[in-house]
Amino acid sequence: MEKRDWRDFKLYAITAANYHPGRGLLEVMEQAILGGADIVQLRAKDASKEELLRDARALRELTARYGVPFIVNDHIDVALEVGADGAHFGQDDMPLAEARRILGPDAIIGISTHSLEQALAAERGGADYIGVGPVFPTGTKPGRAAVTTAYVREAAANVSIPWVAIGGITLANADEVLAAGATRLCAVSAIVGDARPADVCRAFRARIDAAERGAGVSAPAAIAVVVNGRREETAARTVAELVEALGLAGKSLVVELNGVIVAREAWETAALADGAALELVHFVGGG
Ligand SMILES: Cc1ncc(COP(=O)(O)OP(=O)(O)O)c(N)n1
Ligand SMILES: Cc1ncsc1CCOP(=O)(O)O
Ligand SMILES: [Mg+2]
Repeated sequence: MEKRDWRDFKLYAITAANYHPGRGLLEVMEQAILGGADIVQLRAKDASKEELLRDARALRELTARYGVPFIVNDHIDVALEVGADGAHFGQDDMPLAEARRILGPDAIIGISTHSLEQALAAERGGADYIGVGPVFPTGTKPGRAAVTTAYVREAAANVSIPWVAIGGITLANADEVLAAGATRLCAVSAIVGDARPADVCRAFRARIDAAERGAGVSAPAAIAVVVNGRREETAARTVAELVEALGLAGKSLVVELNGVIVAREAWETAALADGAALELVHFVGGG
C-alpha cells in the first residue's frame, strides 16, 4: 500500500486524559483514529517522565498500526526515545533550530504561532507545520488570549507550509473556522472529551470535506434522525444545533442520544449522524 504523505492530514487529535476519566487513553485515541483523526499528538502537561514514556510507547505502537503520524508535545527526549515521527513546540519551548539539530531532517517539527509574524518566522526557520491559535478561548489552555478567525484568515492568505487551526474548536464552530480558510482542524476536548470520539471525528471530517468541496457551509445537507419516535429531516449536526432547530433552546430538557443520556455540557460536541435516535424529555415547571 502506498504511504500517505503526512502533509495531507486534515484532523489532528491531541490527548488529554483529564477529559476522559474512566476511559483509557488507547481506547479513546483508537476511536479518534477510526473516526478519521489522521495525526495524533501526546500532550500530557502534568505527567511524570515515566508516565510520558509509557503513554508515548503505547501511542507509538497504536499509531504505527494505523499508519498515522505520531507527535510528542514539548518533550524531545521522549519523542527520540520512542521513535515518534516528530515533536511540537511552543514559542517559549525549545528553539526550532535546536529541535531540528536533535531530531534530524526527517522529523516532523510543529510550532505554535499566535500571529502572522510568528508564522512567517517559523516557516523561514524550517518548521514543517504550524499551529494557528487558540482560535477561540479554551479551558484546555486557560488564560491564553484567542487569536480569533482574523488570524485564521491571515494564515490562509499568507502561510505556505501546512498549518492547522486549534483552540476551542467544536462541531458547533468548525464551519466558521473552515469558512475563514482553514483546511485542517485540531481539537482536544471536543474529541477526547466526547463519549463517542469516532462519531465526533467523522463529523469533523465531513465538515472539512464539505468545505474543501465548497459545499456545506451555508446549506448543509439534511440528515434524517428520529426524535421521540418521529422521523425528522435536519441540517443539525450536533445535539445543541438540533435543540436550537426544534425551538427548545433554554428549555429544561433531558436528551438521550442512541440510548445514552448526553450531559448538557456535551450538547455542543455530541455529533448527530444520519439515523441517530433521540429522546427529548421536556420538563414543564410546576407551581
Ligand atoms: C498542533 C498544536 N498546536 C499548538 C499547540 C500548543 O503548543 P504550546 O504553545 O507549546 O502549548 P502546550 O501545548 O505545550 O501547552 C500544540 N500542542 N499542538
Ligand atoms: C494546546 C493548545 N494550543 C493552543 S489552543 C490549545 C488547546 C486546544 O484544546 P481544545 O481543543 O480543547 O480547545
Ligand atoms: Mg509547548
